[in-house]
This record gives sequence, C-alpha cells and structure tokens, in this order.
Amino acid sequence: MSAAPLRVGVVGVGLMGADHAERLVHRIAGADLVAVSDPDTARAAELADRFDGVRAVGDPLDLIAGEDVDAVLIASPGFVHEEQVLACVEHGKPTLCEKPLTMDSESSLRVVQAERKAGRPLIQVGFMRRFDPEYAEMKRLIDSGDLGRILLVHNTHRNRSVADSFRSEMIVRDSLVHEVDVCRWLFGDEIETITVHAPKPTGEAAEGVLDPQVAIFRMAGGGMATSEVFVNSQVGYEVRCEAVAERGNVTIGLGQSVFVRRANQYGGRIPDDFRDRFARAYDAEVQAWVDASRRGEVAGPTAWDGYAATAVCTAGMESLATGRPVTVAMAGRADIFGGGDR
Ligand SMILES: NC(=O)c1ccc[n+]([C@@H]2O[C@H](COP(=O)([O-])OP(=O)(O)OC[C@H]3O[C@@H](n4cnc5c(N)ncnc54)[C@H](O)[C@@H]3O)[C@@H](O)[C@H]2O)c1
Ligand SMILES: O[C@H]1[C@H](O)[C@@H](O)[C@H](O)[C@@H](O)[C@H]1O
Repeated sequence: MSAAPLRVGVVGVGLMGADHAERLVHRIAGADLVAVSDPDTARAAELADRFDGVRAVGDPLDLIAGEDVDAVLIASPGFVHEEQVLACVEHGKPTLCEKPLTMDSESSLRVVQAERKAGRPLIQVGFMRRFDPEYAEMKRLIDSGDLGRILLVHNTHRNRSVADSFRSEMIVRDSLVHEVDVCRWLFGDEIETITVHAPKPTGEAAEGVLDPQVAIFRMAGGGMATSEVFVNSQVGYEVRCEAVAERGNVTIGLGQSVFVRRANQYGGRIPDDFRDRFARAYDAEVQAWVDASRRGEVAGPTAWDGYAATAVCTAGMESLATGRPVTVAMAGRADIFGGGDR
C-alpha cells in the first residue's frame, strides 16, 4: 500500500457528494479530500470553504485531469457518469462511481471495455448495501451453506417521497437497481428475465408516475426474487430483505435495534432517508475504496457489476412499458475478459 494518503476529488456535490465529502474529511483513514466540482459553482465553493485545503473546480473534467487528484468519487447525476468515468479511466485514476454506472447497457458496456483496455481495474460502483453490516451478515449466512441452497429473495424498498421529476422509469433505473445488485450478489448468479408490474398508482405520486412497482427476477440458476419499490410511501426510508433457503430464512432491515415505550405507544424509529439508514455502509464502502485504491486494486462491486445491473434495468424499463417479461441481454463475460475473473 502507498504510504501517502490518497488525494481524492469529488465530482457532483449534491446530497450524496456532500455526504461523501464530509465522510472523507471526518471518518475515512488514508485519504485527503483535495478538490470538489459541480456546475453549481456556488454550491461547490460553499462546500470547499467548510474544509481546509480543498479547492473548488468549475469543470468536473478539469478536476479529473488535475495533477493533485489521485482518485475520483463521482456523485453527479447518472446521465453524466459515462463521460466522467471514461475520463477517469483515460487518466488512469481509481474511481468510485455512484449507482447507476450509466443510463443504459450499451454505455455501461463501453465503460467495461475502456477499463479492460486500460489494462487494470479502476472502477468501483456505489452499491453500498454490500457493505451494510446486516446485508453482509445475511450474505455470510447464505454462503456458509448451513441453511441450504438459497431459493427466493423478497425485497421491500420505500422512500418517503421523491421530486415530481422522478418518473416511472427512474424507479427502475435509480431505485430498483439496488435490488438488482443485491440479488445478483446474494444468489451469486445473473438475472435472466425481469418483469415489472405496477398496481393502480398511489395518489401521492406525481401525475403519470407508476408508483409503487413490483419486479420479479428469474435467476439463471433457477432462483427467483420479488421486489416492491415504492418511492412516495409517505412513511420514511424502509429497506428490508428476506432470503429464503432450503432449511431456514434470513431477514434484515426490521430496524428493531432500539425499542421505546412511551406515552401509550411503543416502537422504534424509521430513518428519514438513505444517508441515515446506510451511513455505516457508505463509510465502509468509501474506506474499502480508499484502501484498495492505495494498493492499486478495486474492492467490492466492479464495472462488470455496474454493467450487469444496468442491463437488467434496461430490460426492466422495457417490461414496465410492455407489461411482459423481458430477457436480459448481456455480453458474454468471456468475450470481454477472455476467461479472466473480473
Ligand atoms: N447509493 C445511494 O444510496 C445513493 C443515494 C442517493 C443518490 N445516489 C446517486 O448519487 C448520484 C447523485 O445523486 P444525488 O441524490 O446526490 O443528486 P443531487 O441532485 O442531490 O446532486 C447532484 C449534483 O450533481 C451536480 N451536477 C449536475 N451535473 C453535473 C455534472 N455534469 N458534473 C458534476 N456535477 C453535476 C448538481 O449540480 C448537483 O449538485 C446519482 O448517481 C444517484 O443515483 C446514490
Ligand atoms: O438515488 C436514490 C438512492 O439510490 C437510494 O438509495 C434509493 O433508495 C432511492 O430510491 C434512489 O432514488
């Protein structure tokens, strides 16, 4: 591992970028935040001013090219990820790119191919649930084999509310993409077909938005998963997952760590949003990225995982439009890696 701290630049400093900048400064070892960039230059300057020695850069591509930046954390909107990740690859910089890797499977495949051409792994994708202590324990239990083979997974994913600009297809591409990654990871298998159904929408969703949605995945090895995604639930941030195996089942996300009784009521607290529920997961994710980058490696979800998830969501958006099951179209791994393991 390099003895020097990793000098990190953050691209996009909205909700997630600002949250990651705070964690890089206050909670992550072996990294120095050196630059932030956002087309909203006032927002970037305001964030940079909160910390010592952090500069605000107008053009994200200048930050990526910067000689004082060793590695880049991308937290811009998904539609600019392709250009920015490709620039990072061109400059040989380790990159943590927030999900989704890109907007569709063709562009994600271009990223996989560019990384392959660069000759070394550079990209980690921000599927932070893999770093959540509860999900990690679930994965450990399933992989131990003690419960037998995993048969089914049931996911629930609810946000309190989203902006009216968050349309039906974004529920698939931006929200369901987490369940896609979780299922690929838990089953250790690809999703072969996806069907996305929608009941009559909630009156709390914007006009024309199909919310909630229910997705069904059929895994290549015969497993199956259901996922409810409901982004205007009005309740809070609820993420639950139950894995059903041959001799037992595992549930996470019940949120029962603190149970309070008062004023004729009992219960616990429901988190506001992802930053609250997954704070420890983001910390572990970014720490793993920093550590691996200093070793010249990639930890956690790879560009291939980002591509596979995007390919499933591309099929999912087609299913949402047609109401029919759609087979996921993916390039063969061997065609890209020639039998390698990444
Ligand atoms: N892992 C998670 O749980 C999680 C949670 C929320 C968001 N995300 C992802 O993080 C990313 C950012 O989401 P957010 O919620 O922070 O959005 P946001 O809208 O709060 O912030 C996005 C920021 O990017 C800036 N931006 C716009 N165009 C840009 C460009 N070309 N280059 C750089 N910055 C640009 C905007 O000005 C804004 O400040 C998205 O990819 C989103 O899917 C992940
Ligand atoms: O971009 C966000 C983020 O990925 C959250 O984790 C998810 O719960 C939201 O639904 C999505 O919009």
